[in-house]
Amino acid sequence: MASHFSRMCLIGCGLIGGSLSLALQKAGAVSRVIGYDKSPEALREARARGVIHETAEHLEDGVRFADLIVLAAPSPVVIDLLVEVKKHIYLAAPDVLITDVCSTKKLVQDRAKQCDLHEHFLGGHPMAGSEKSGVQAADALLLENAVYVLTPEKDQDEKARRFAEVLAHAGSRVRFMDAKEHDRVVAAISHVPHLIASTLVSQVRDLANQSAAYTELAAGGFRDITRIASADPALWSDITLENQAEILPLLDDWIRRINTLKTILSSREQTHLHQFFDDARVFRDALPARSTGAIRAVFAVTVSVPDEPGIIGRIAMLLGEHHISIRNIGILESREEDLGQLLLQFDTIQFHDEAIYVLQGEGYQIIDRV
Ligand SMILES: NC(=O)C1=CN([C@@H]2O[C@H](COP(=O)(O)OP(=O)(O)OC[C@H]3O[C@@H](n4cnc5c(N)ncnc54)[C@H](O)[C@@H]3O)[C@@H](O)[C@H]2O)C=CC1
Ligand SMILES: O=C(O)C(=O)Cc1ccc(O)cc1
Repeated sequence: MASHFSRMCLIGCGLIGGSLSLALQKAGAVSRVIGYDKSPEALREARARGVIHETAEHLEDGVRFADLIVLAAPSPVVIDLLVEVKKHIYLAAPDVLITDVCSTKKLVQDRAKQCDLHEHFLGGHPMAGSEKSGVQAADALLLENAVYVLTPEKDQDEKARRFAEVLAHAGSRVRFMDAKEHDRVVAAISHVPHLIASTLVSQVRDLANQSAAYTELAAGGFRDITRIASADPALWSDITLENQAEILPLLDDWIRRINTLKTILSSREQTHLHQFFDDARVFRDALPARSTGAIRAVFAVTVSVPDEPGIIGRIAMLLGEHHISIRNIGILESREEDLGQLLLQFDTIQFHDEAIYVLQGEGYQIIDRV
């Protein structure tokens, strides 16, 4: 059994903090969770959903006796709260581990050092989430099989190893990285794509002022590529401002690439254009979809189903009849009015492949498989 925490203080009971709490509880890695949040509504909902067991009116009530403190608020808030945590840290367990989930790492990590919390602090970032926010969207499933980056410094190996073990036990795929390198990489794979998704939406929004056809015709592809533009604007302003130094050179590179594309297209260079699409396709198709390391993989299938009561039970029964064992089953956000999406997870590739065969045989459409 991995390490166990007896008292976790969750600061910021929203989507990510809530999902981490549920995942750690499900894995039996924490016994009791005390929530602290500026929003009484979030605290009420967090309690109702089992994300926390009790609420702390003041930060020190949460920190008292905690052996794990998770900072899961927006990063400017986390940066301010670290000073407060430091004030009360003497109340916590002597070997308390403090970690965060912020989308950028260097600033928070430096702040922890400035606050003299380095001995306890370990930077973290689950590479999972959604365009939703708030504890009502929290789900233990979110972190299962997701990459979880930890950014330990040289003397933090033991702390990192211990927390990594807990996260792996909860189903995450842990990667260790330098904080600065992390910020450089997420600028390219998360922050710039977010800016571009919102730019695509703003272009179509302006065109839609001229004709309703733009919104009427906006179909799957446009929705897929712009899904993340529905995320919380406050959160994304914080993230992009904080990581501005890594984002700006990538935007310059993006402008160069778009200009090259413009030249290729305007001069009708078909071979070049074909090569451009093909290079992108080959790289995207090779992106890792499955964990191959020591950590247990989860094999997932997303299936389109009628949005009606009892559908989860019917699918579970259908697969049960074929002796296919499901690890997890959950509803994803509906994209169409009368259709929903079910996410099914299996422990083995055999169950995964058999489930696809059975579901397709019954006429269900498979939307995604990893
Ligand atoms: N949304 C996503 O997909 C991901 C977000 N993150 C990071 O996780 C952190 C939290 O993001 P989400 O869970 O999405 O946001 P959220 O909005 O769902 O949750 C944030 C929570 O922090 C609380 N909060 C705000 N100010 C506070 C304060 N002064 N004191 C106490 N609580 C306060 C809010 O009331 C809210 O309950 C952010 O740092 C974000 O960058 C990391 C990975 C994915
Ligand atoms: O919605 C999605 O697909 C995301 O990419 C969510 C996300 C948002 C912020 C992060 O720091 C990490 C992941």
